Amino acid sequence: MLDLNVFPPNFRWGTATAAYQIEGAAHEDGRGISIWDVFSYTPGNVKKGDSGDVACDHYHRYAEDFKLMKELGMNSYRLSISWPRILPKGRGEINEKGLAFYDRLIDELLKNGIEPYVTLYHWDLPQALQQLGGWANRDTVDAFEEYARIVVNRLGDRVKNWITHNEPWCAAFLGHGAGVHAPGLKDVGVSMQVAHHLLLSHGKAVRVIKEHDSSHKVGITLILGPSHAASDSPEDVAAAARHDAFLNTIYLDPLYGKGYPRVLFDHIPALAPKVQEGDLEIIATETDFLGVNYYQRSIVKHSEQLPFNFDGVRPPGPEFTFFDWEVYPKGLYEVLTRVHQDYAPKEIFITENGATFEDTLTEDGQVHDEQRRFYIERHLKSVQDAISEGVPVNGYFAWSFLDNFEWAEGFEKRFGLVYVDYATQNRHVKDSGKWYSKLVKEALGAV
Ligand SMILES: CO[C@H](O)c1c[n+]2c([nH]1)[C@H](O)[C@@H](O)[C@H](O)[C@H]2CO
Repeated sequence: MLDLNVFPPNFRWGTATAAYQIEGAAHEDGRGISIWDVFSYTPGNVKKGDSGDVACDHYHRYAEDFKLMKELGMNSYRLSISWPRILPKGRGEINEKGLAFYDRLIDELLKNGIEPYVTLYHWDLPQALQQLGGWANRDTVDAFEEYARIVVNRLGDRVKNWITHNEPWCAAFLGHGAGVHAPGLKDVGVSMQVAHHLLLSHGKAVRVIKEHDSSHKVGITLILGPSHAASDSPEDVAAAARHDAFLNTIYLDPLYGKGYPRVLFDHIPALAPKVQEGDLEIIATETDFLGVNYYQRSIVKHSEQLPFNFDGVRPPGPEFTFFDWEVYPKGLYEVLTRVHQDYAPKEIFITENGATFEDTLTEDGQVHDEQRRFYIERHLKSVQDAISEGVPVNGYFAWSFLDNFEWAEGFEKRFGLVYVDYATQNRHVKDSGKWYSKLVKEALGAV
């Protein structure tokens, strides 16, 4: 099925994680409180009352984790920085112990010959900023710029690849529209303003990074997926176009200099964000790559449901993950070819792709997760097909290296190539991880 010769020689093969999901040590060495600590501690928000207090204890176990990562043959790793570890109050006083932790983390990665790809924001806003309005307050854009400058100045001699934001759609809509993520707000209009401020802060951070060293590569990671009309009726086709704007082009269009999609904001003019003079130019600051997270497609029909007048239709499957997400590898090919055709990023990295299935640890410490292996194999085939058609995909980061804190689902949903026994913190490489390792070593010619 896979022809590894299709993948470019310097292809980045790795995995991805995020600070709040794996680090633990939530109250150690001066770390401040994040909105996800507050959200997790609020009863009812997270399954079984789980939180990132301990998670995978990566804060203390990173050396063994990176040793394992090296043994598995990966040449890259996508991680995120915890803003509240660096600036416990979001701005102002810097926590030296937080910076020192990431010094140690990056040094350990490089010692193992693994290239770091660093996400500045993966949803863990300092609570002190939330108390001032959070991302709905335009001042947070300036706070993010200050935070980015501190991190880049400290780590920029060793980190050369930066991702400003992870999935602004999730941070904006799940966190401020649907209320199912931190900070748990339910106001679509606010979520649209938050989306704008996240994009604006992205543009400002790009300029900070390029001012530090113009040779550094910087991009943003978006969750992207095809929006398929449930039928060819004009109503359903129009609904799918609005959904495509709601999920995809509300970010892609302004990032690539096209402004906000009218197909969405002509439908909901009252919910359009307030945009100041010069904002769109900052948002469209040139980047070096686009990070694509892909998990599934959407099937959309017209609905009387406001404000968007669209609703989801259960996909036909027949395969679904433990999250009840349809397994639809072709959607990754569709996303990649569409992005290449409509926006032409210089490079694309698959910054997340993976699946959760009900994993069982056997008596002898094995996890036979053929479903996850088959999921990854088919999605890599979609990447291969896109590359064959000239799409400049230069890396794939499986989500995730370790089982970890899966946001509102807590620890129930496992995405790792490596199983974490949370009772002992022992790591067990799953069959999918062993397969991925063999593939990566073959691709990198190390076998
Ligand atoms: C709806 O968002 C995407 O489907 C998505 C899926 N995922 C993500 N975004 C996040 O970037 C990760 O932190 C999650 O752990 C991961 C798995 O759920």
